[in-house]
Amino acid sequence: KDRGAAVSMRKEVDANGKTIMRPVKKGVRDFSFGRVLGEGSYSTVYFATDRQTLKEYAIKVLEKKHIIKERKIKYVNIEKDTLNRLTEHPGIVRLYYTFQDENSLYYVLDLCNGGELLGVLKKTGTFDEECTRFFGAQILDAIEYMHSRGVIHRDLKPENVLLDDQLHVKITDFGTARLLSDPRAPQAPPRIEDTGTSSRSKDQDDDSRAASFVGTAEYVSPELLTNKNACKASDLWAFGCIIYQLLAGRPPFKAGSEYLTFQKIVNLDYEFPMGFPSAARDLVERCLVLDPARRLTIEHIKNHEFFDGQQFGKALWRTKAPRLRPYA
Ligand SMILES: C[C@@H](Nc1nc2c(c3cc(-c4cn[nH]c4)ccc13)C(=O)N=C/C2=C\CC1CC1)C(C)(C)C
Repeated sequence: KDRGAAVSMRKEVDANGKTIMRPVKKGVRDFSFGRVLGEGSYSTVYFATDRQTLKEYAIKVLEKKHIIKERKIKYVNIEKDTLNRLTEHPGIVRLYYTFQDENSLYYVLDLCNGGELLGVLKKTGTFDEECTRFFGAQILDAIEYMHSRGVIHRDLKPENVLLDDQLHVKITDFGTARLLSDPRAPQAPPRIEDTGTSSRSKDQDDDSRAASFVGTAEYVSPELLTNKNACKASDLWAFGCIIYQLLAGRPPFKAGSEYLTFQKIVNLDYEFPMGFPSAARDLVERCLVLDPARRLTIEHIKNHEFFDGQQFGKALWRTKAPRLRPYA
């Protein structure tokens, strides 16, 4: 069922003169398209206004011909299924409805006026601890919600963390997510040392992309590089990389080529810049652990000293963003 189906109702009079409400599916004509907000590999995201309600949205447009030629139909379906599964969390970009015309697919989504977190970070270079805590707590809250709905993002990075006009986080880009068939199944993380014997669970077989997909080099977890499949803890590896990057101004693993970056990751070859705050350092060190089974869990991270005094849950999403300041 396309959750994006009939959204607005139109009053009409039927054959016997009775007034009825007929569901009306919105289409391209109902929106006036503005500037391009972002370009993905298979999509373009536009600013758009609903002509009727004047509400502003982001509309992601995917060209059918291109998706078919590039054999990305599965990604498109995964993204739509994921967005339809992640419906009510302030930290996740919301999909309102979808429609299509002969050439393209259209997703009507939350507009994130603040753009990408990476862009904001580049302006100040680094964030101080208060800002890092503010953004980190929201990203963690959103990851907790995703995992509770059986979704592993697999490509978390500052480019995919968008901001709304209150500088609140909106996680996006779910085309590479992994949907666990049973969201509640406690997912046993694969142990690095016995990769040879790791049993291929049902999910892995379903998720034929498990063997092929690898995220963005700097944020890829070691288990994805060694035994090919991501688990929920893989998103917490990326979380550790993001916390490091917000305070240091660069990701922990970055080398001249993807291959050299991968080498650094599997060898846990990174160091902290001088003056990196100690609580944050301890948190990052406990997230950037090669064995996913030994990485901090979300609960542990929320209770970590770095987040002392930080509220999570509803209260978190009502707090005002701190002034953006660089780390001294
Ligand atoms: C990461 C993504 N970039 C973006 N994706 C989305 C934006 C977005 C907005 C700005 C922006 C706004 N103001 N200034 C810049 C810059 C980049 C954006 C938005 O507002 N709403 C939903 C989006 C995506 C939803 C998608 C999950 C379905 C790529 C590069 C892939 C196009």
